[in-house]
Amino acid sequence: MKIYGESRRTIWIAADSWGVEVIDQTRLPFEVETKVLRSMAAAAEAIRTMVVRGAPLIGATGAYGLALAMREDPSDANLAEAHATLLATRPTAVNLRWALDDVAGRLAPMAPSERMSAAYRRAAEICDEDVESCRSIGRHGLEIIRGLWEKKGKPDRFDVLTHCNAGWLATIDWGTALAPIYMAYEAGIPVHVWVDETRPRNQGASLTAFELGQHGVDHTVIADNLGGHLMQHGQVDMAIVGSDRTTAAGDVCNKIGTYLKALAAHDNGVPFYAALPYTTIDWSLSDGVEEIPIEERDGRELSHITGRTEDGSLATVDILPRGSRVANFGFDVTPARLVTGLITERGVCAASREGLRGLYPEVAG
Ligand SMILES: CSC[C@@H](O)[C@@H](O)C(=O)COP(=O)(O)O
Repeated sequence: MKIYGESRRTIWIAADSWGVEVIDQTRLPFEVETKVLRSMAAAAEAIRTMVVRGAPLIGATGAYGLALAMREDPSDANLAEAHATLLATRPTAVNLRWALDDVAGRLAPMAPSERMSAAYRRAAEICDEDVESCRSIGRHGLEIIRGLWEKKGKPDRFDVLTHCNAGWLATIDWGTALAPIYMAYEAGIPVHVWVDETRPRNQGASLTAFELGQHGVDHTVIADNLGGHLMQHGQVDMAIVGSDRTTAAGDVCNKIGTYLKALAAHDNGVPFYAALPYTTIDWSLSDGVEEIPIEERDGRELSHITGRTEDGSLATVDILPRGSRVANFGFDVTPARLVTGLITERGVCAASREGLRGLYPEVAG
């Protein structure tokens, strides 16, 4: 997608032909800066500190992290160590484990001398495959938006609520939850997006608003707590969110606060969809609430806030009374019963074991 009119991806090979360049998402929306990762440790740090974030992009960065590790030392021992280090960076999004297992599984039987180039090749393929998955999610999601808009009599405004950032910045291109929105916009459907700010890190206010604005999609940033009120007053036609891990039974784990939006949507009869590629499905899990590890992050994300001051410089300020404790869980689980459907690269299905089995008969148990 575009930044200031220029088509960009979130991750690519740098001008030196081996470093891995990424958009530094900790600087958005204030500055568009990139960072070149030149070691496995730098890739791990970029994931941990959320220079890159969003489930598919974390996976892609992990894959490139293994390529950088193989450049440093292609031994079996280093492959295992790099896999473990990268995997430990963020626990909830399963795309990271998927990508690391995929790359490491291919490298393991190879001679060490072949591993580096094979890892770079596979990491690039993972990126390209993700772009195609997201494009496909967009096409399937577009048909849902079109159907709901037409059913409503093609009003001048169709309101979609989204939480966090599941746009192109969270993937390689297009995004998951936002791909249908971009396609609806391109198809001439007058889509308007309610963008949850998504405290504490404000991925909605900082990233979703930024990328929708860059693409020209009409949107309004709202406080996280406004969604229920808007739904009660008929101002949300549908909600679409992304997912960091979806169980084989259709439970959806996504950014903290998603569950409350799903409850409000359920209470108000608002269709609530999750959009995700197959790399986000954890076939080994059935009960998301009990089984998905929920990342707990530094309390500073909650106690401090960064923004632009009047003179244009960036400042980070403390917003809590001294001594107050904070709890900062990054994700929550929306049970399948609250999810209207899953939008995947293979089509749309019910959020259930049967639904997923219909789309993925070869992997679903
Ligand atoms: C297509 S991305 C889906 C999710 O990764 C997204 O909704 C989300 O929760 C991102 O969380 P983040 O903590 O910013 O990595």
